[in-house]
Amino acid sequence: MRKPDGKIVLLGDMNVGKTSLLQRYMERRFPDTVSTVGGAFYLKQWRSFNISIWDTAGREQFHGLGSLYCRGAAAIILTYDVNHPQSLFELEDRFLGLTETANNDCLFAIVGNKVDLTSERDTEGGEKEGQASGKVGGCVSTKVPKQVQPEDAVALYKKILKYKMLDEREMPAAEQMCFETSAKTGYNVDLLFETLFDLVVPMITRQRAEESDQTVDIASCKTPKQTRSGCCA
Ligand SMILES: Nc1nc2c(ncn2[C@@H]2O[C@H](COP(=O)(O)OP(=O)(O)OP(=O)(O)O)[C@@H](O)[C@H]2O)c(=O)[nH]1
Ligand SMILES: [Mg+2]
Repeated sequence: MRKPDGKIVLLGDMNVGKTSLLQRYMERRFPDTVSTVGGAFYLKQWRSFNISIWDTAGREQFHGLGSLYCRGAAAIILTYDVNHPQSLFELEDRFLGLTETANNDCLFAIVGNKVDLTSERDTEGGEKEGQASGKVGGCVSTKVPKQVQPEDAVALYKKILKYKMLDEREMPAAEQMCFETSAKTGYNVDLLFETLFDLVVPMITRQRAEESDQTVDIASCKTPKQTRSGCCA
């Protein structure tokens, strides 16, 4: 198996729907899930690149493994449940600290899942429909008020950039990186993953170019002429 060219990691509290989001994207279905133990990954071919997407366990007892999974990540998906404000707070309190092992230029997406529970109509059958409107700032009419507002996710995104000392002007805008999704209906799920793939691919290309710049081409290195100077000539 070819080594993955890039790595994306899903983090977030238990029960927010990380496994369901990944299965919805990779397998196009919404099966019953069991709480994840440790972690697991899928490989996705995107253009000519191989990207691994890691699902992690949200349960406290596996917390220590999180930073291991984040090692070398090009992007991290911080997932919360739009119906549980605590799951958003946990991202900052418990999960952000695990991302120290990710790449320095790692991208962050903030994803509010289970948006179908807050609306009866607008988030259904969403694999194609209404993908743009589900982004933060779009207009999704909800019957049951959402417990976490998109602005809260945007605020967290900006806070993360500050915490990571990343220049807001050089990073993708919050509006591009904060999503509301439903693994159940598929709403915005393709948009989430494919936005990240499109952002990660140029990073991989850039990284490769930098690596090849640093590679010394031994064949082209001229061996210094042997001189006959010195006492043993
Ligand atoms: N209504 C609704 N339910 C969802 C959605 N996503 C996940 N669920 C349900 O939420 C529960 C937890 O989903 P999982 O995907 O296992 O959650 P997880 O984040 O992987 O949880 P851990 O593996 O314990 O960290 C399951 O019963 C899912 O069916 C969604 O978008 N809408
Ligand atoms: Mg899981």
